[in-house]
Amino acid sequence: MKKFVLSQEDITPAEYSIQYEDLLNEAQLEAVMFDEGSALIVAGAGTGKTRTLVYRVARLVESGVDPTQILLLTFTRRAASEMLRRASQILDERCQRVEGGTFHHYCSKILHRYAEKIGYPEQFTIIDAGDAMDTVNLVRSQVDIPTQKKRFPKKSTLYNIFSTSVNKQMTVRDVIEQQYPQFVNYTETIELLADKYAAYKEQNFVMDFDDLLVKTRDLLRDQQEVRKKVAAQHKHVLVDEYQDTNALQAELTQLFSSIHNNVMAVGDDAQSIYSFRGADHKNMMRYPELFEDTKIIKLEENYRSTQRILDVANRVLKQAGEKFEKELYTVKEKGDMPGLVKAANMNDQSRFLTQMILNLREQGHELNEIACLFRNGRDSFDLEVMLNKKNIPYIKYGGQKFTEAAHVKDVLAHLRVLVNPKDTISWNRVLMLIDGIGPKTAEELFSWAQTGGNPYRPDQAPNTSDRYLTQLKALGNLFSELKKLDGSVPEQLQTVVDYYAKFCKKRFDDHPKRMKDLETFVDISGTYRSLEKMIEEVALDPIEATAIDTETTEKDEPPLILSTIHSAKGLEWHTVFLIQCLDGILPSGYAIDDEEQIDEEVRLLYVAVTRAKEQLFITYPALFQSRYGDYFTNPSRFIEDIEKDYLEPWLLVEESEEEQKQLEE
Ligand SMILES: Nc1ncnc2c1ncn2[C@@H]1O[C@H](COP(=O)(O)OP(=O)(O)OP(=O)(O)O)[C@@H](O)[C@H]1O
Repeated sequence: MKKFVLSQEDITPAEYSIQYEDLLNEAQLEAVMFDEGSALIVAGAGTGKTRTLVYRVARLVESGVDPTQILLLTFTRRAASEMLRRASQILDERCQRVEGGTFHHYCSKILHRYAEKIGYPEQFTIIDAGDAMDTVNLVRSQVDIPTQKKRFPKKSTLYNIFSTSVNKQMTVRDVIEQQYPQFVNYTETIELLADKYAAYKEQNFVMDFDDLLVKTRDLLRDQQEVRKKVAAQHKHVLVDEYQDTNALQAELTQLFSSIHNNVMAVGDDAQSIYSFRGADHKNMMRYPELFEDTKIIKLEENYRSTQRILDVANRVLKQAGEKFEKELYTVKEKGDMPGLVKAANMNDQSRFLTQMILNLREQGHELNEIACLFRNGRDSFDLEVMLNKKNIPYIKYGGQKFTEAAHVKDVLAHLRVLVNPKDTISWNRVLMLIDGIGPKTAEELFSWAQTGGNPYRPDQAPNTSDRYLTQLKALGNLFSELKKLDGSVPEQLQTVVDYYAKFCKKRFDDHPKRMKDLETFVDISGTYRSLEKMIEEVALDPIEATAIDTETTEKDEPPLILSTIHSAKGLEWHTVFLIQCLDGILPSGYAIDDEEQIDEEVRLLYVAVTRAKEQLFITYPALFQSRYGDYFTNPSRFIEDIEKDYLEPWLLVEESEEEQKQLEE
């Protein structure tokens, strides 16, 4: 057969179909046109980071780079798909073929491909943080815990210690000494548990999120031929939200780009708010040391907010310690003065918000152009009651994820054991739903299955009590049914949901709502290609509760946005209300004694403020009511020092008092 080598269809800048010069400012254009090598885009809030990356993808594709040879790493899967969708809109469908996703997704893909190189089967199980904590609990139950006066750390604390040790590349002992000194007497037991947790995962072919990063790093660092193959797959590596990466991710970025050194990272050190997950904003400062001849490009012109909002943002940022110096500016008009609203109590704060929101709606603003932001999910409870009373539709981001709710985990557990019969945690969930089966019986059944018994016929196990034999038969029948349906995710899911209905009814008072959720889950599961894919996807990228709520609410009006500040990352609204802006909440009471933590709280406030385009209100109640009692509060220390010229004080006055005053006058 004859071979004809097609040469690359490179086009010159003169032939570009997109008018980049007209659509981008000078610094953005420089980043988009950056040729080869390493670049760091240090960008302030609202300066067009996302826009720049979208145009860079389009420009690379338009210049003739094969889209599959571009790797775009983002903070969430949704962010990658959104950027590629936008790039496709401005150029063409080729941009959809760019490899986009999170570090965890990409690492998982590599590990599946090279599983045998690290002694794993291709189908290993990925566990989310909740499952990881349950696994820690399981190994904890197999170890004698010395009795001491001080209680032993909880499963979540243990998991956090292990995870910090991996992400910050510290020993478990150092993490305890530096961050959990109260548990220092338990150091040896905790170290033993860390080893046992690691051994459990190896034996059962399970990986937690940290393993995905560590094992990929080890694989690429230690096996040169794999590294070369992986790095040769892409010619350009783009990393978004670099300020929220950790040292391991920095090392991975280096390995991914080790052949070509074409890497562009984009980030705003002032928006680094994920240190509790191991992110290190200093990663940005270290970038130029890690990548040779880095070109630093700064984006400072803000296109989102009015100058008055930026004045507040700049004043907030001045209070943070180590940072790349930048001062946000805009050519937009000055705009309305941001307001600082003191309410007598939480109820008045909610009244103010609902009345302002209704006014804005009256003025023609859609509700989804307005956001109420807060530090913690619970900070909006009072407001939610008032919104329900006033029939104002809203959607809340940042609460519990849909796929982390107990009923969804129960259903998923049945499918997970089908895919990986060694998944102890899921077996426990499945078996313990059954009346009369407790941890001991579950363990016996599991051991029987691991030593030759058929896990999918648990009714065949010896010595099963009559109390639950019929139920075990029903479980066995469920598995036979599921195997017959292999290939259709919605049908398999529906079969488990039907089986689960009676347990749901018994376990939860609000079972009708939960069953409705599960039905919606069945509806949206058609998008997954296989059961294995679905299980992995929901572990890596938990479905937001809001995705389900939006499916189930039939309101025709786009809802108001309620969101934690963390979940507001990357978004923007016409009007932003930042509520409960109190000392002890923002900054959190836990951060007050730690300078680095305080800095992170400043950055959180900065993220919140910079989400607003036209109007910003910061509100707080003077009296804080909780179940432990009522007490007077102080507004956040970060806003106390901002002069009145930048943040105008608002006073809330009762209508009756105002009328009285007018009468007197
Ligand atoms: N050159 C430009 N011309 C016009 N509008 C722009 C330009 N650059 C950015 N914008 C607009 O400014 C807003 C902010 O841009 P973008 O969301 O890309 O910023 P960002 O840096 O990712 O923000 P953040 O980090 O704060 O989330 C968007 O509405 C975007 O369309």
